[in-house]
Amino acid sequence: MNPVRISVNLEQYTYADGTVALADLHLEVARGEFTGILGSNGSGKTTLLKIMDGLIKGYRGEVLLDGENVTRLHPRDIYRKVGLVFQNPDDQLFATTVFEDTAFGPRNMGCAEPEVRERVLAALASVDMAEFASKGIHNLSYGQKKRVCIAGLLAMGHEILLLDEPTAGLDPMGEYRMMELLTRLNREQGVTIVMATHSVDLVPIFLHRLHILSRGRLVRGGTPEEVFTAPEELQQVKLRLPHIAELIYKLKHEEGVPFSRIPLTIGEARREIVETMGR
Ligand SMILES: Nc1ncnc2c1ncn2[C@@H]1O[C@H](COP(=O)(O)OP(=O)(O)OP(=O)(O)O)[C@@H](O)[C@H]1O
Repeated sequence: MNPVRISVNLEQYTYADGTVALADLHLEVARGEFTGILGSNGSGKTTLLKIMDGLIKGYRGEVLLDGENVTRLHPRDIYRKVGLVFQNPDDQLFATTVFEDTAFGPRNMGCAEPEVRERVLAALASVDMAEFASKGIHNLSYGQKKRVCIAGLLAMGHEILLLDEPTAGLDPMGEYRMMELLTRLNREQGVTIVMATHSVDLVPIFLHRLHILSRGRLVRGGTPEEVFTAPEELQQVKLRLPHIAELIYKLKHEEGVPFSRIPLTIGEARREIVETMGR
């Protein structure tokens, strides 16, 4: 079992206007895990990521990063370990060129210029943006900007990435490519990833674990197979089964087609159909 990297034990977090954003919330993320926080709008995903990143304080409870309380760590030590990618890249990027923006972190850490260059080029290559190094930020597409945001954090050597809706605003192919990129960073570079999302269709293909958040509380957690078992429960929290699972569920329950289980991905559905037809 991998050691726990992030441990969240929150009694409550309330915004200044009295909104209780999170309550009674406990979760752990292991080293090397690719985890999703799934929830409808306003369920508390962004607030939770900001708490994990040490940006929000003043909650009742504790958040541990590699066993250390986030509120007692120096911001510099938090930012060496954890990086948060905002939902809107325009909230994060500020320099004129891709190179300069990606170089900000390593320079801020005190790296000498040859090392800055090495880190920037390696980070841009990891997100397939190496050939855009000298390009102006304002000339990039939305998806490219999202990749540069991730590169900026990789250039600082972050071992944990927190991403707020990384696929929001991307076309279907862009969504898929973004998830492939994150999978690669997770598998090949060992980056621990926590992403907020409301895309139920992408989750079962890529994520190891997910936690469902509703009105600031965790209502379910586990592997995608464990979580996507009860469509009625998902509906109650304004979510649904992945499309393919929904279709198979309807065939099974409304048409009486004898599927032995509810597949979550197209590949699983194909196998299930072939097996069902063979019976
Ligand atoms: N600065 C703030 N002051 C007061 N209330 C806030 C603030 N930021 C968020 N909230 C409220 O806290 C709750 C959780 O918001 P949060 O942004 O964490 O949800 P979310 O799941 O990320 O939503 P979305 O999917 O729409 O981005 C919501 O009710 C929201 O209105």
